Amino acid sequence: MNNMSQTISTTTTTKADTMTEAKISARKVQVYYGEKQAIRDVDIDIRQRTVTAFIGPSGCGKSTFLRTLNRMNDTIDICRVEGSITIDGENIYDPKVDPVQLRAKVGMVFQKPNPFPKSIYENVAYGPRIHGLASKKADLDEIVASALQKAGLWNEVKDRLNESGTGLSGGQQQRLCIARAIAVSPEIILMDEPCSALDPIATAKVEELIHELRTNFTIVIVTHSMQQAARVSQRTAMFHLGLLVEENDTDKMFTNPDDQRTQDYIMGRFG
Ligand SMILES: Nc1ncnc2c1ncn2[C@@H]1O[C@H](COP(=O)(O)OP(=O)(O)OP(=O)(O)O)[C@@H](O)[C@H]1O
Repeated sequence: MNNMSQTISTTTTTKADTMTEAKISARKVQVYYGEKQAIRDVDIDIRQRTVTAFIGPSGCGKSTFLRTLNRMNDTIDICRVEGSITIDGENIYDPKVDPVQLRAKVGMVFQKPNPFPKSIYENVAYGPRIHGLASKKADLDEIVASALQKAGLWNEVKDRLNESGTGLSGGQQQRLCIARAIAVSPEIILMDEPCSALDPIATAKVEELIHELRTNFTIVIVTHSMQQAARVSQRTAMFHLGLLVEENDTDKMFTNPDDQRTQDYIMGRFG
């Protein structure tokens, strides 16, 4: 036992619990904003039905790389992605891939809860409706209820589905955004610092939810909190200056990392 294992307790999940099959494979990924290169030569296999945390100092490229996984970077004019990213073996940058369909399969939850200024029901029903997932109202009702249940919000909102989503507390809004992502039956959920705007109690609820969701979804989470990475993830990837410096089992990462830069970051020597 060294100092790190005393300060950061990891989840009890062991290596054997995680599915080792890769859901997402990235090879030689480079990302540029105009002339500036933000991601360099990233190779990573992200395991299915596993929570993978991206950590690293501010500006190291965590969010940039996360956004390559559902082509959210397409929405930034000056951004250019090179290399290969496959999901279940299919190249997501193939011109035949429709980014809207891709983003239903690879959902995203952002730092700041961003419900639509519509009712709780409509926030969740919107995606299934535009993707044609329900032919009648009863089916849509069921999808909405099921997504809210999976997001751990149903009991809190079932009697006020017609009230505005923006009237919920911050933590409830974030779980509503998670329900919205779940409602279109994604396989992967990307979370970009989903708890950074939440208080500790709301954070604990979202973390508990992440833990439950991994049974059905592949989850990738960017976090500034090493404690959070240790609590919710089974795998951790450490970025530094646009490079992926180490990807490892979370318990190993926080007790005996292979790379000196990971060790320095975890010990608070930079970032
Ligand atoms: N839209 C953008 N236009 C230009 N440069 C950008 C843009 N978004 C990010 N960058 C740059 O790319 C680099 C990586 O940024 P990114 O936000 O991915 O890092 P990060 O590790 O997620 O940082 P943080 O932890 O502070 O959110 C930084 O130098 C940043 O300034």
